[in-house]
Amino acid sequence: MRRLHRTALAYSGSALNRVQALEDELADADRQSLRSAALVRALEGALADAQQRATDLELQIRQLHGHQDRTAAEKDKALQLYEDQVTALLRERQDLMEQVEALGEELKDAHARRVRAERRCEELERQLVAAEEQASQEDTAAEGPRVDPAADGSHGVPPAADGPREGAPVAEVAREATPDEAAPDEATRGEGTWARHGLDPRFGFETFVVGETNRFAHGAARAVAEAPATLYNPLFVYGTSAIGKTHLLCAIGHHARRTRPGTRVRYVTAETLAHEYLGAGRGRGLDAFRRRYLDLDLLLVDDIQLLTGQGGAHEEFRRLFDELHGARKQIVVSSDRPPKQLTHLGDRLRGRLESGLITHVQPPERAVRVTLLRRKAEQEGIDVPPETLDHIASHVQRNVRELEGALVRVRAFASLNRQPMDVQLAAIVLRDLVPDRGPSREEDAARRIIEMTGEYFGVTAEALCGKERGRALVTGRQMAMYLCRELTDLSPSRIGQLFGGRDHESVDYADRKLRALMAERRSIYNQMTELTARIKAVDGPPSGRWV
Ligand SMILES: Nc1ncnc2c1ncn2[C@@H]1O[C@H](COP(=O)(O)OP(=O)(O)OP(=O)(O)O)[C@@H](O)[C@H]1O
Repeated sequence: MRRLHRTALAYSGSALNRVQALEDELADADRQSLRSAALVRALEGALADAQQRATDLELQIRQLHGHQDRTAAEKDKALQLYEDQVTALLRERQDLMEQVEALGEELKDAHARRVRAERRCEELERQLVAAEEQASQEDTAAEGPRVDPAADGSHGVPPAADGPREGAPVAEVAREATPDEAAPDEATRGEGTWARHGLDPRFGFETFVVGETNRFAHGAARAVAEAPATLYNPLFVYGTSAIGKTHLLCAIGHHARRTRPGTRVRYVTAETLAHEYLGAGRGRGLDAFRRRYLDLDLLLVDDIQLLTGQGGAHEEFRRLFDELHGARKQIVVSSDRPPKQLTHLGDRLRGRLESGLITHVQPPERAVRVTLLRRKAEQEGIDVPPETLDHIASHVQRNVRELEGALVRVRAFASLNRQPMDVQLAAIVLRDLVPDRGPSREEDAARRIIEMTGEYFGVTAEALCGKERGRALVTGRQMAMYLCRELTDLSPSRIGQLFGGRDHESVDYADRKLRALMAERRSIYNQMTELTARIKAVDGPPSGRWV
């Protein structure tokens, strides 16, 4: 419209109108110029932004390229490392497979050697028995006619100082001794032969090892030996097989003879006594038999449970008992069970056996068993590592004869195979000797100890047996090990196995450490006391010794 207006003015012919039109046109051009300048500025800004962004992008791209290069280099390195490791592992696996193969061969060999060794042991044992029998027959022949010792009135002759006859099974011989078998002149024959008192020369108080399970019986035996027929008469000692009853009876006899020379003593098994009685017949034979016993100051009767009632032997023994007791002579009796259970002896005899002191000997605890084994090893002149003795003592628990037999076997096996008497070897030998009784009570007790110690310290049994080494865990673990050692009969190696496959040295270390800590720190001592009381309250004795 404006342009049309200006054009109209310009053609109207007036100069004024022309000026006006030009001014308007200028103003328009000026506005146009301003708008263009603004547009230029805006475009310049946008360009600068785009350039900046392009520069940034360029930088980023360069960085990414650099990173890519580095990652690739690292990747190559890692790959190389991985390949190296795989190669090393493959090599190690190969080595191990070769070792496994070699060990398998060795094991087969060892098994074969073991079977051969066992056979050899059996053969040697057979030869030994035959040789002993032959020696015994030769001895009997050499002794000539036997003399009734009652007739020569020489009861109580002190033993000669010589040791047992070489090669003779002294214990057996002594147990079977009868007065008829006694030599006419002991002094010329030595103590090892069938002395008329029947006491085994090896069984004195000095060779008896005292522990918790036999302390009372030992004390009573000593009291009787020191003052016969004053305190406990009769003394009745009972307990299972091979736990030292015969040893105690003989020790009483030896002590009484040594401290009161002239004391007339006789050790006899109930079986022998019954045979003698039956063999005596009637008349003079019976008189001689009675004189032989009634002359005594101290009668020691072993294994009374074997007294048969044949031919009135029970009655005869009861008569002897009454006469000796009435004359204030000491009687000591042993049995595998308490008098109450000896029903076959009849109420009258049983009543007499119950009238004195009854004492129960239980199988020796581990410490005693270890001492017995150590002594046996010393006697035999063999060097056995303490942990092997410990292992044997932990596995053979109820019978001292078996215990000593186990050591003999381990020794034989080691020497036949030219191997050291270490725990591994003992384990192989004992595996066949000791019947597998399944998870033992001792192991159950140890597991309970671990659990209860864990509870006490607020950790799990798994953690206690694991590898973590936090302070509380280490203390708890060592306490649990110590308690297992203290309260069970398990060997340190077995305890170590229960604690996640640790070795016996860790257990021994824990044991030493806890002993030292308890002596140094009251708090540890108190914790141990409390924990022990809790365990005992729940569990009771695993092997009859937490008393
Ligand atoms: N506490 C001990 N100290 C020393 N030796 C012991 C002890 N206990 C047992 N023995 C030994 O063990 C072996 C067997 O003991 P002993 O013959 O006295 O057993 P027992 O109880 O009489 O058995 P059994 O009823 O089978 O005859 C013996 O050699 C004995 O010396």
